[in-house]
Amino acid sequence: MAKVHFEQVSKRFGSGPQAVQALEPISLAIEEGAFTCLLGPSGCGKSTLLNILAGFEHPTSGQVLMDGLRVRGPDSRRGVVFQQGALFTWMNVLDNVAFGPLATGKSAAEAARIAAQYIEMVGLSGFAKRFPYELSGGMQQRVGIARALANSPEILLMDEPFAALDAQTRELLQEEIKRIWHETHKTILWITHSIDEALFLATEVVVMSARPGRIKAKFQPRFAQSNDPAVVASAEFVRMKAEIFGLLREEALTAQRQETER
Ligand SMILES: Nc1ncnc2c1ncn2[C@@H]1O[C@H](COP(=O)(O)OP(=O)(O)OP(=O)(O)O)[C@@H](O)[C@H]1O
Repeated sequence: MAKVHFEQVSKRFGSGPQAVQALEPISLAIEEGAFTCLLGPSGCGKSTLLNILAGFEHPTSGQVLMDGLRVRGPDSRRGVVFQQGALFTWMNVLDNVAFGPLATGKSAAEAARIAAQYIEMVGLSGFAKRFPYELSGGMQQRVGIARALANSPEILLMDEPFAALDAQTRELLQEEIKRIWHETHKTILWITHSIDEALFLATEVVVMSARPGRIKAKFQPRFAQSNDPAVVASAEFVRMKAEIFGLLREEALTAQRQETER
């Protein structure tokens, strides 16, 4: 059985003439351990879909099942990493990461042990006592990932986690997240605007249409198991990239028309 089932999930924001139909009924199954990337033009409903699985938003119709049970609100089995680390600025790295385990009743010593483990996993062992303002954007995102992992979620939900980073940092962190995925076998739902990022990381790439979001195409790239950054130069990668680029361009043009007609 799939880990997650979106069953005919639609979302409308507001009512009357101002209402926005963000998602048409969408059905999507996410297998346990899959790395699923959502790609689509701006405003097509990617974050809405992720927020519905997180439990932050409720669908207008349909339902989301996790392990066969309906998602009714946020819970610790789903960890969310935001675009900006969303760290507690007044806490050092260790305390940020230990916060979740402490909140769920672990002792201070156990929470610190768990935090240290995940801080090491994201490569920040020497920075446990630093405060967020002392860290680069890339390091803050690593802390955000460690903080999410420290709650032992079964699924990681990541909404453009690397969007604010420079290109080199982003590429290094893509390799890191792939290594962490290989180590932890977590199920990951990831939003990105980068076709390269999606193809490099994902076991399944879901391309969405312009608003109201629908699933336009799905791809199963074979690069997620590889640790070699050079896969991006392979003929298969380049071919898939061109195909997805064509699909996204059509949808981006539609989205642009919607913007100007508003
Ligand atoms: N709380 C809300 N109230 C009203 N409209 C909303 C709300 N949240 C999202 N929307 C609208 O729903 C549509 C989908 O938004 P969403 O943020 O899910 O898109 P997205 O694909 O994640 O966009 P982007 O790639 O720009 O982040 C947009 O038109 C947005 O303006």
